[in-house]
Amino acid sequence: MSGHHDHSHHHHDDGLPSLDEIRRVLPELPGPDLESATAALQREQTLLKPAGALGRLEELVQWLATWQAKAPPELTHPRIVVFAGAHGIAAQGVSAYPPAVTGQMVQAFINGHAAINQLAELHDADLRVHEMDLDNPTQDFTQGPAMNEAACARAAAYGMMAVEPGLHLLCLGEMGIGNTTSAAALCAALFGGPASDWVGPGTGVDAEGVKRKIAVVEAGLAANPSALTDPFEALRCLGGQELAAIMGAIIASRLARVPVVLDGFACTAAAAVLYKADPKALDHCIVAHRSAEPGHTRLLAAINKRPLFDFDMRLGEGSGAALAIPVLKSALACHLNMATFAEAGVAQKGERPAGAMH
Ligand SMILES: Cc1cc2ncn([C@H]3O[C@H](COP(=O)(O)O)[C@@H](O)[C@H]3O)c2cc1C
Ligand SMILES: O=C(O)c1cccnc1
Repeated sequence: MSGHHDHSHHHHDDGLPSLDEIRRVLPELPGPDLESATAALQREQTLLKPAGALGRLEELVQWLATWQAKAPPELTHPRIVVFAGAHGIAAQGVSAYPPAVTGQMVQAFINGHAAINQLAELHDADLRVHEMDLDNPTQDFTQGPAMNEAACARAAAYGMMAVEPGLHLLCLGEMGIGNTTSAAALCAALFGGPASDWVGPGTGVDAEGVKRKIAVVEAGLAANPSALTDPFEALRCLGGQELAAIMGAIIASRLARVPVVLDGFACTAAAAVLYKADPKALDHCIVAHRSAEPGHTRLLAAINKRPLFDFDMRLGEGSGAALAIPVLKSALACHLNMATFAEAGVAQKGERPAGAMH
């Protein structure tokens, strides 16, 4: 699974939704399919195990059924999408790695060399890498908005196009040197608190680097006062193309009935834009893991999500999200293939032992 790859050509296209149109679609997003949820729950309750004994695996099957609107749910067509974007602030020395690594990693994804390639192949997921105009990074947000309205809307629309009905699951990831600084600024704008609450080492900057990142986030907030007025404005001013694309992909997934798995700090920060606009907008999303990036814990609390696991990973590129695939497949295999108590001829809870005295 070496990664399909294409370029987003940034010509103007009037058919693309504007940020205002994205704002307006949120209240109209489809809700949970309770009929499928109930059907999956009813089967779960007949299966050969003490009630609730598969814990969160049971919850995950309910979640798949609810948001696929299908009982039983399916998981033979999972997709992993990695969006890559270039950040103006990467020139400020906020990453342990040079900005050129973003494009070099896109090439590595195409060549099958990255961690996400191994996970996609192992778990039979369709991996797609979408490079977003790396020759034209966003503006340095310490000087003003990272993107204009059209560029941000275009990136969001591009993300929406990465999703199609019939997918059973979408795992989201990102690549963009400097994007933990962008994500931290986005979180500070969305949820408040000092920059130091949201900034961490990212790819591994030292204490001086963390200080530099904090100063960049503070300067970004000062240079973009409108970012505090509206979540989409925060995304436009402080985000990046890959983060806007993730947001778009999450909306399109809801419309296409595709459950979504979010990856680490940067990916969750992009999703948090939608949460801030409408707390129900992420109900079809789970967060795979708790990233080692310290701001992720605070961010998960802010959007009220409990990750599936905590493996001290801090990679991005969808690697944490991809690890949720075998967990979800395990949950579904039990749900689909276990016998019921009746089929297995096993006595139910509280059933009187055969031949017991009255
Ligand atoms: C080789 C390599 C592979 C990666 N895969 C994901 N990231 C991760 O690191 C970047 C964010 O960290 P920062 O804000 O410190 O630049 C993103 O591109 C993210 O996906 C990588 C980074 C590197 C160096
Ligand atoms: O959690 C993440 O998404 C993350 C952490 C460090 C570097 N890049 C991404």
